Amino acid sequence: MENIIEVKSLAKIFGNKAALEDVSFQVEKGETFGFLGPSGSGKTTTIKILTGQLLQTSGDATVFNLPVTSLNKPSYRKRIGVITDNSGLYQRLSIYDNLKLYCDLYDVPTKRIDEVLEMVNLTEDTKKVVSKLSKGMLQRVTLARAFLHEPELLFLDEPTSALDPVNSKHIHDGLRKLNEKGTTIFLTTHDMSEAESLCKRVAFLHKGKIQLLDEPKVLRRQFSDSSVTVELKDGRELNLPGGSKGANEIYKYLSTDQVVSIHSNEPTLGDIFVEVTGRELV
Ligand SMILES: Nc1ncnc2c1ncn2[C@@H]1O[C@H](COP(=O)(O)OP(=O)(O)OP(=O)(O)O)[C@@H](O)[C@H]1O
Repeated sequence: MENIIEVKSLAKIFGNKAALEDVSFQVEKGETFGFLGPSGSGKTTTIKILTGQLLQTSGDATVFNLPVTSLNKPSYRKRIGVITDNSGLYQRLSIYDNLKLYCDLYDVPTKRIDEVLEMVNLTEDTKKVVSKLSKGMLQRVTLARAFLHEPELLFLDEPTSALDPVNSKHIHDGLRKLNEKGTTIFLTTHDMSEAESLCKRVAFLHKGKIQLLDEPKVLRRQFSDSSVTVELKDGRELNLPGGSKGANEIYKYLSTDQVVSIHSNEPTLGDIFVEVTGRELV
């Protein structure tokens, strides 16, 4: 599998404080990669280095097999989309006119505007002026702008942090569509269910290093104690061990038609993060 991003022993020191100490990972072409960590763990710093907005103190980082320092050429800019904040929109222009400007800049046909506005649930608001938009709407316009030219690689820093569940779902559906069409997505988020539902693999960043990196389902299995919870018709909930001991007991309740539901007790990504780092994801 081809790697689109390769990061080796990346470090970034601000003054005398290390934001990143020794970070190494690869992102494969076509995957949605979740970069998770608590506030201040260095997620935005990593995106800024990978998009040529900040220089690392040491270590290597390549995107499209090129050192990140050479990504400023316009031909590479078109291959990448970046959302780190809501800046870059013209406050006095409407949503539509803002997107039209980007269409001109990226040589994208204007009919694409309708498609991206649908993806972010803004088809009714095209004439609204950007300065009058709510925080959530602004976030959606910024995302629409990043989707516009269907970049090969999209960096998203907490793309749904200001959104309600309905609009988050629109964004998630839009990201899945982009990913299916071939866009590789590098996503930071505090939202573990977002990471579980979108990401092929996730990395946990803490104390300047990657503490874990794998597919969510592999991590859940790795940290599972294999126990199951059995809910019975009389209202009891039994926590039973995995393996043959638990299976015999489950069979006993199943054969006497007492079972309402059986759930495996796999931890969530949030549980795993707390276990590994001792920190809540806030
Ligand atoms: N320009 C800067 N100058 C000095 N310190 C900085 C600078 N940018 C980031 N930092 C520090 O580097 C560390 C990592 O910051 P960063 O913004 O990358 O974290 P983050 O994981 O994105 O956090 P959040 O989830 O809150 O956005 C923090 O301690 C932050 O204060």
